[in-house]
Amino acid sequence: MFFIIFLGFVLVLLYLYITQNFDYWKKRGIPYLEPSFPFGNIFPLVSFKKSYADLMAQIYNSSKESIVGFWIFNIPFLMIRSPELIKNILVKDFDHFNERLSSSIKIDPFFNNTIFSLEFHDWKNLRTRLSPSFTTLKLKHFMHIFNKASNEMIEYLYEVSGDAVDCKQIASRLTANVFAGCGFGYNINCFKDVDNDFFVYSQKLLAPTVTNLVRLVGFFVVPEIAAFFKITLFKKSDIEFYRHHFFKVLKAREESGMKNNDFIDCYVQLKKEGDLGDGFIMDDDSLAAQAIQFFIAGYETTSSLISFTLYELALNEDIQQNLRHEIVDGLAVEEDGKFSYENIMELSYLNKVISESMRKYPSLPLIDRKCVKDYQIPGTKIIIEKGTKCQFSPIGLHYDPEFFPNPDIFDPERFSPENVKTRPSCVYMPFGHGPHNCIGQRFGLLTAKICIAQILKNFQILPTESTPKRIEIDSKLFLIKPKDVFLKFVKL
Ligand code: HEM
Repeated sequence: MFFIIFLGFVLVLLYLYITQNFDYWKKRGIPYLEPSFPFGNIFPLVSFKKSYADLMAQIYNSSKESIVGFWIFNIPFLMIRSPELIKNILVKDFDHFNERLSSSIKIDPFFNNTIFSLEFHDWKNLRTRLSPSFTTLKLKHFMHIFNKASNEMIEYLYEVSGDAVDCKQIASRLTANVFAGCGFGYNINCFKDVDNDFFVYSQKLLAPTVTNLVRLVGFFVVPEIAAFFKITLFKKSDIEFYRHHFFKVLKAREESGMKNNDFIDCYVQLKKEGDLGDGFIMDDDSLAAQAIQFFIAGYETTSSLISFTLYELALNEDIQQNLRHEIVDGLAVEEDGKFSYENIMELSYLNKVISESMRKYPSLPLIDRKCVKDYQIPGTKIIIEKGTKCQFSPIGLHYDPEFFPNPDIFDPERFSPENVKTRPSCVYMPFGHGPHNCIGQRFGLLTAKICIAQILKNFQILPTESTPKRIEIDSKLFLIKPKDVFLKFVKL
């Protein structure tokens, strides 16, 4: 009896605690979705009916207003819908929104040191120092790694020509070879060494499991809840694997004094500097975090982009044929038969195909910013208050027929210069926008472009009987990525 009364008492307290904030948006005169106890507006996510990306799209589609309030448990969030306001928040008025939701929340001893977690001043300092790793000159220097990795992939595809193969596996192995080469200076070939540690560990990092979903949503969306329950982003043993290799490589590079024009050079330099100013010290933990974050941020996103593009090319034979013509003509001018940086950049149809692939399948389900200074929405009396958590839904925007008519159709011509000109710029956001946008954008794009170009030059891509007509996104996934998409690569 006592237990039942106690339980009832706890439930009432919980109810009052969670619902106390449910009038937050009403009080401020901001349109909102009706929340319900205890999940606010995220019941479809916790019941695995929708993925995080689909839930954000649902919230985006639930209103025609420029902003709409919603709740994750008892925490109020603001979905920004209007293209103009998106541009203001991400670019023009960045000084009011210069942090992510995960900025300055210290939960995870490893992740605290990454660019995703640093507060504004440290973030700016670090970002300025990491950016030179992605210049055109650096990317040109990496071309031999990209070409080597894609040749290894082609050799493998020759062996399995005509068989049904999982295109995500191909893309992941290629990406692991490229990232281990550019990020750690390792020469690995996961197509031959199928159980290579780098591949195995990278696959584990963001695998679609309930635990990973909780960790990722916790860390990137509701870090205060993650902090309360002491949820860390990654398993210590997984991070230890990368740390071990990082320190081994760093030591060897320091001892040899050699420069290789890669990411490791940048870390050696940061270590030498040590104090980056304003009390920001680059200790061993911070250095390792920089190296590992690129794997975490770039590995799944890049390999998913490649897989989705292969999938769409298999289903759209005419687009595949047009693209192959452009690639073969482009390559004809190269004396050694290899792609040069300039050559690959000039392939305009390839650019359109990849852009359309990222429109249909933007890897990240959300872009987020925290309001750090009260902000009056231009032309209105509405104030977005300091501390407000803002979210943007790439998939909601990319499937909005107002900006992308017939959004389910794969149409690279959406990215012809005329069509791009007629659209508001910030409605297309596979890499985000503004100063916090993706630092590895050009690196990811180059990896994907070389991979696709090499495959089309050598193979015809065909669907198999099991290839789905439409890719469903697993509700346990945080990132948007395909699963088990089997295709045939037939030698030309
Ligand atoms: C196709 C591949 C990729 C996609 C689709 C992608 C997408 C994104 C998106 C949407 C963001 C958030 C941007 C924002 O908030 O405005 C982001 C941030 C970031 N990405 Fe990528 N990314 C890709 C590849 C990479 C690669 C290859 C790297 C590193 C080698 C990387 C490193 C980062 C980092 C460090 C950030 C945080 C930037 C900051 O806050 O200053 N990404 N990425």
